[in-house]
Amino acid sequence: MVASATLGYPRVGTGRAAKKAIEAYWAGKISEEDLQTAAKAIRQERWESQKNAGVDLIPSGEFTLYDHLLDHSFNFNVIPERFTKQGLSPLDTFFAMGRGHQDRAKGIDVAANEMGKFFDSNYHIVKVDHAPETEFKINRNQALEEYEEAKALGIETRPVLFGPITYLSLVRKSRDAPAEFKTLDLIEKLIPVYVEILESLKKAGAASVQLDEPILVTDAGEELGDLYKSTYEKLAAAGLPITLTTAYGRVGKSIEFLKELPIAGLHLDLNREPKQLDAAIEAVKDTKIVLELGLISGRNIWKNDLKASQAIAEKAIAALGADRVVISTSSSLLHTPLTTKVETKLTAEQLSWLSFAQEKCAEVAALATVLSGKESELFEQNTKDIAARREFERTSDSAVRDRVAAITPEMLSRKDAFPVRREAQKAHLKLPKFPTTTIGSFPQTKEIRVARAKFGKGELTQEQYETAMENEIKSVVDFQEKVGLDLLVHGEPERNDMVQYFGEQLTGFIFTQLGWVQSYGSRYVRPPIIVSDVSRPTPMTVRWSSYAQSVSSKPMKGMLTGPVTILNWSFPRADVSKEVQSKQLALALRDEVVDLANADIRAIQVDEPAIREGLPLRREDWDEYLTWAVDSFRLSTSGVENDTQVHSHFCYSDFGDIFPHIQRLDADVISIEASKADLKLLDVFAKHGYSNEIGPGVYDIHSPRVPSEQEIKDRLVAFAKVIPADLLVVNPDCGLKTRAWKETEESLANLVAAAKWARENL
Ligand code: MET
Ligand SMILES: [Zn+2]
Repeated sequence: MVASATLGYPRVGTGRAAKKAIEAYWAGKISEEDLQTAAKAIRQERWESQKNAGVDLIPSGEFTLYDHLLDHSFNFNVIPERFTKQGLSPLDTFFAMGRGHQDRAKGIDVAANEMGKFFDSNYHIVKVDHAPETEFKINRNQALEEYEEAKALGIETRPVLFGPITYLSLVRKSRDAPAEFKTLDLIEKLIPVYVEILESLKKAGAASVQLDEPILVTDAGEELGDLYKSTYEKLAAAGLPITLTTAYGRVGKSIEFLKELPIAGLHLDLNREPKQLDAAIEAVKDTKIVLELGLISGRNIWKNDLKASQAIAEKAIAALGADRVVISTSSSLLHTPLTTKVETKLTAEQLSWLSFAQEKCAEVAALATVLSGKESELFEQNTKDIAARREFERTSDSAVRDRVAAITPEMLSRKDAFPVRREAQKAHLKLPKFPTTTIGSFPQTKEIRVARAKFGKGELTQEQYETAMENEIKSVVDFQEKVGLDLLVHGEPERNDMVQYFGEQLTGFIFTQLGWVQSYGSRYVRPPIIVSDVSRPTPMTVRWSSYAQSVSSKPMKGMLTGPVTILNWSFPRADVSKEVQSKQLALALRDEVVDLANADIRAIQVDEPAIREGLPLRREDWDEYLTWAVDSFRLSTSGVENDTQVHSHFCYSDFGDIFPHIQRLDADVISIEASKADLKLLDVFAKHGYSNEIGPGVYDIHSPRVPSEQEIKDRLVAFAKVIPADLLVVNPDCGLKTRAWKETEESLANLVAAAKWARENL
């Protein structure tokens, strides 16, 4: 018999129950007990829906109230002193580690840990500091708790933890730690904690444990053979069979040491990297290792071609036997929405293409059923649906395809080099030294959301809606003038989301109503789905930017989302390369940039926060990606005259390793997140230099904490040491839409004051 498995499941809960409960707790509207009760109900629902779908190996312990890497640090008692000394409850300490905590009445003001992207996804992990003196002990045995919780409900699960090597590879090295210290040096101290947890699980009756080691799909993973061997020997001594999982890429040469580990199962991502199967079969053939085939994508939302997957699985079965093959998802399903069943606005045809987490569980089970020699209705229907989708894919927009084919090298470059453009822009924009600006969005108040929702439902006329938005834009512009900012923005009130907003106005996209995917903590996004060729029927933002400019004499910055970010934050189609999809988007945006400039908007920001996250995990794959990604940005921004100042914005990632490519974008001004990463970027600037204007974020907008004027001055002083003062721009590290007005006003007033001081003193 062939078994089925899932590696992890969305945390969101039906009706976004998790988000709602967590935020209600933060707002003081429900108690900790209420929150825990809600969380328990969500965990039950998750297990039951996987069980009902027919999944054999159901994960437990990967649910979290914020982030599961943060859970590990907290559970292992790695809690920096700045959190423990605040007198907060354990739960509040945990949340403070994820999102900071400021309570002026109690004199508490503690910044969050650094956040980082999880592999090449838009999910963010919280990276707690580790130093040579870090000690581990079990603060909370979450794996055991949740295993037993499921068991009490009559559901046998497979507990999940990050493997210790991936855990230590993902957490942060403390800034104060000696240069030669590596977080992996802590492995010997960490192993006993893992052994203790595995022993407790075995004692509680668990049949096996899933240890996630996705670090094995990176180049660094290939260097870790000895460490894996010694570590897993010790873990295996706990006596609980271990399934080691990888995801998001290929294990490459590491298969040579993986086959020698004392593990019961090995999981590979065969959706992303189908070619690694042959080598894996060959490697494990003479061992007892069960191969877990990650065939059903945990990253996209397309129905799996079950017939094709069947053929692949049969290869493995022929070599290893049915008992040594498990059908699985390629990664945790946390990157997919919960279910297509709640979507009422998609057509039957569109729905027939799609499969979200619940449906993927059914696919995993159906494939395992068929491979076990039994009938599956779902499998039959799948064959028909896949054939229909292939039919649809043959319909393309030839005008769009022709335009992509006709892209010339000249279309990828501005008229003149930066120094020449700069003079033209200075004459036009007349900005002071240390110009102040923001990244685009301003607080999205309840009124704005209500107005947008009402308009969506037809409860506001076009005119009423436009008036509501204009009023908001006017008040945001007035505020910026009052607080003294130099380069203004319209505030993006009309945007539900920086990608969805554009997708809705382009051809080739479809949208779910409830397809929420976790981005970080309680923040969920609804990625649009690209289903066919992309083009721009009419201007998308000109109307709002023009209005904003009409109510101010200060220059206005237009605001667009870049082609690579739209692509990376959407679910791309699977039948056309990402490069082609990105170029189609770039051409659409190029028209928008030109239209904005023609409407006299002479500063235009094209945000590319997701450019880093799309970077392949293997260095040998970088060039191909970076070439089309950089070209796409340049294609979208190079249609304008010298006097239009092109901005771009980067956040959420460590940009150190691709900084030279950011330079190649040739934006006149970039803003880049630098506040959270402890100014790590300074070293990068110092090393690579940057020839155009740059605004490293002076404070962290992901936390409600208000930065003091002094703090911002200190940052500017630090930046001015590595970047020529006349290239420095002063801005927060990202958009302000998640913030409330109160802290926004205070923070920006401090920012403007610090910039004024810098003009005099730096
Ligand atoms: C995640 S980057 C966000 C950029 C966007 N312009 C904003 O301010 O919201
Ligand atoms: Zn940002």
